[in-house]
Amino acid sequence: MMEPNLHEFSDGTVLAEKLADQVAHRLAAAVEARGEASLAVSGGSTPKRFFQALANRDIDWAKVTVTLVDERFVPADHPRSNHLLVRENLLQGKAAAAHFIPLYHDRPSVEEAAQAATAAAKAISPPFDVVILGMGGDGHTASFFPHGSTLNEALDAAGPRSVLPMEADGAEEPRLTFSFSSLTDAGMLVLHIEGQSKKDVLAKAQEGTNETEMPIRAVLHRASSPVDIYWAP
Ligand SMILES: O=C(O)C(O)[C@@H](O)[C@H](O)[C@H](O)COP(=O)(O)O
Repeated sequence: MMEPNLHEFSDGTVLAEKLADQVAHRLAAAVEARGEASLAVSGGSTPKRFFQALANRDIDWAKVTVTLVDERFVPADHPRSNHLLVRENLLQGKAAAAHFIPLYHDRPSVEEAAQAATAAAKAISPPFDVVILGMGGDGHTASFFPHGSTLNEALDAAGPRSVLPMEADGAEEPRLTFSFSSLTDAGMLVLHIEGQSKKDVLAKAQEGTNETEMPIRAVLHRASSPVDIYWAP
């Protein structure tokens, strides 16, 4: 197991700027090397400042594809939509030129939406250049929730690159999530967390091994790419 690299910052604003620098650098290098780049980001409340910082970095955004690590099964105008968060905070300014691939699809069931999202994601050649994960206080990451309905399948390192449906007590609505195998071989794999309570959750996750209780352990213990943890109080 590779030890994660811990990057600590004095506050969330400094973190957002430094992380935006690193991510922009990676994306620019991928565009230089292959003519395209891919970025998968998380929703929730933590990434907002980072999105705003990244949106104005001067890279060739028209060659960048942005998608979500996970999404709530709600349309893009819903207040809990991660797409809405990304549209309002990241796909702005220079980054408005980026191509966005949503995970939400208007289908009768979350299973059918996940199939449509898996098909749409084939437009992105693997692995992702950059993946930014978050973590909940219950030890979930992406929509790998403790005791989630498809957790074993989602965390299977040998499973396909796909988007899966996920339901769990800790999630308000059904979710759509990229599988573990799609996310954890990224060129740059970041876990972005803020606040002392999340540092405590991280320490607890690092001490134990039960992934059903704390799915973030799968990332910490067996991601094939090194994990860069970005933390600020
Ligand atoms: O859609 C989501 O909710 C996520 O992508 C999720 O995995 C998130 O990263 C964590 O729940 C942390 O959320 P906060 O930043 O709000 O604490």
